[in-house]
Amino acid sequence: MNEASPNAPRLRLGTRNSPLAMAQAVETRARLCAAHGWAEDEVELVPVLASGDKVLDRPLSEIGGKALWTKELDQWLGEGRIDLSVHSAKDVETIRPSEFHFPAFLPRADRRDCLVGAASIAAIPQGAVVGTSAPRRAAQLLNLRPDCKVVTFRGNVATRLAKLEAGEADVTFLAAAGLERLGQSAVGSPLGEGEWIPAAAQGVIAIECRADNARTTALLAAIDHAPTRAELEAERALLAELGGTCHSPVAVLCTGGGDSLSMRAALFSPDGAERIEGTASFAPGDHAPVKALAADLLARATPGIAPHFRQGK
Ligand SMILES: NCc1[nH]cc(CCC(=O)O)c1CC(=O)O
Repeated sequence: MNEASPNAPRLRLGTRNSPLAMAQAVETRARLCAAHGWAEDEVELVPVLASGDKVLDRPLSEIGGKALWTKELDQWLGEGRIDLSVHSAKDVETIRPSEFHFPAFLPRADRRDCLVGAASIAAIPQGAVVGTSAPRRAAQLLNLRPDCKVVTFRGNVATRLAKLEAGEADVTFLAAAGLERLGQSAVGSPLGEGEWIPAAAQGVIAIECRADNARTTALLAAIDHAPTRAELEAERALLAELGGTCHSPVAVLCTGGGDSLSMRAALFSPDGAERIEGTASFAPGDHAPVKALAADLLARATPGIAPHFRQGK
């Protein structure tokens, strides 16, 4: 086992092949090589076509959810054809196969959503058509601007910008982190905390390997960013407690990374008419207040919100 030939790379890094995924893979390779003093060719990039990249005309939540981003990579990782997978943490299901784990999260990039086509939520023209297929973005937007009309908008960052350019919508949302990684930070206006709550795990690159692979686990652990892990694990704990799926209109922002974290979460009805919010403060790893926040939100869930989250809790 693991008797690599002298020319074999030390690690085979599996990634989706979209431009954003490839940029994240390149960043991960750079961090691994810097941490271990390796030449670049010690980490081989292995692009794997994901089902989610094949179907572009329907919302992700309709065609099978987040598993469409991970299914093929999971298969390759499980079979030992790659040593690690690199994901946008936001696209990874809340519950993962127990044979895998995440030894590393990279330092969180800009977690904000950017609005493209208007300078702020208030500046969106009356009655504008907004292109998005994220239930969270649609619901939050309609909550603030019930006059807007939402149309489905999928595809990678370049595709969405092209659709906007072609007039299929007046405005759209893109994650600042994605734009930055693609060298397009000039595109769009970042939405601040007072105005807009981003998605759980937004801006975080998650690195996964087999839990039984001690060698890869140790090599990856060297590039883990503890403050990012604290925020991300709390955000994922909230989603797990809420029992949400990718259909669930939920926005959550956890900040503070170091020794004292604050979380703000909002649940919406899909049409944006109903909104409930709550906050929690806690120490890294102490998820009791996060669970209490989830329980409180579930208890307060209105009829338009409740069906999209865990029932009977
Ligand atoms: N759903 C696609 C996706 N997954 C992660 C990002 C952005 C990068 C990140 O959040 O780390 C994007 C693009 C977007 O939402 O605009």
